[in-house]
Amino acid sequence: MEQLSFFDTEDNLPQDILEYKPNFFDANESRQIFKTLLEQTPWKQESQYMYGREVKTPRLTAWYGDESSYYKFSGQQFIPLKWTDQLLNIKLKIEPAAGVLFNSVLLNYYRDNNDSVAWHSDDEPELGINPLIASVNFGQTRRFDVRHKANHKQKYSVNLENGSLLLMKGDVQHQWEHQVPKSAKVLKGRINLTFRTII
Ligand SMILES: O=C(O)CCC(=O)C(=O)O
Ligand SMILES: [Fe+2]
Repeated sequence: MEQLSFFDTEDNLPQDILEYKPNFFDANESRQIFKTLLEQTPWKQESQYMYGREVKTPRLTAWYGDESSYYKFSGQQFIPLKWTDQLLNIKLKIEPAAGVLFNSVLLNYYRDNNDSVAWHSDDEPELGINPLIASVNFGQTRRFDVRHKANHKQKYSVNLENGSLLLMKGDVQHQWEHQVPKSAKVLKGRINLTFRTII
């Protein structure tokens, strides 16, 4: 794969690992979904242990899914909440575009520009080899960065807009890592949903 500059737009994304679909949900629908998810989700701030120290995750999260789809992340076990009608409807709408069936979804609420997710790959064994993860975005646009693990200069960025769908696939969770960085600019809230298949 050729090396591209830092600020590549979605048109330049390597389609074998990242497919970006803006306006997958229309503006009205997106506004409604954002509001309901914000108000009705039992948001929690989890903690992670880094170098033996407890660090609060810089965002709020919630985990939904089939009863069988429990999940381990950073040494913690997550028991999923029961699907809501709204989340099931979103799942039904994206499954044909993704070409797979999902049994769980992780919700992330980035309250403002100080919330973020650090460089990581979603490479837990329960997701299997080359999982397809569908990422759905509501509210504030945030920048999403992807870099090759072996060569950090090989990097792509895409602005994930309200109502958009990003498919992460191929070896993106094995050879690459991704982040949503903090921003120096004041930003409003954003809710991201990553639909996953736990095997
Ligand atoms: O918020 C995002 O766009 C990415 C979230 C993410 O990478 C994750 O939950 O694993
Ligand atoms: Fe991720």
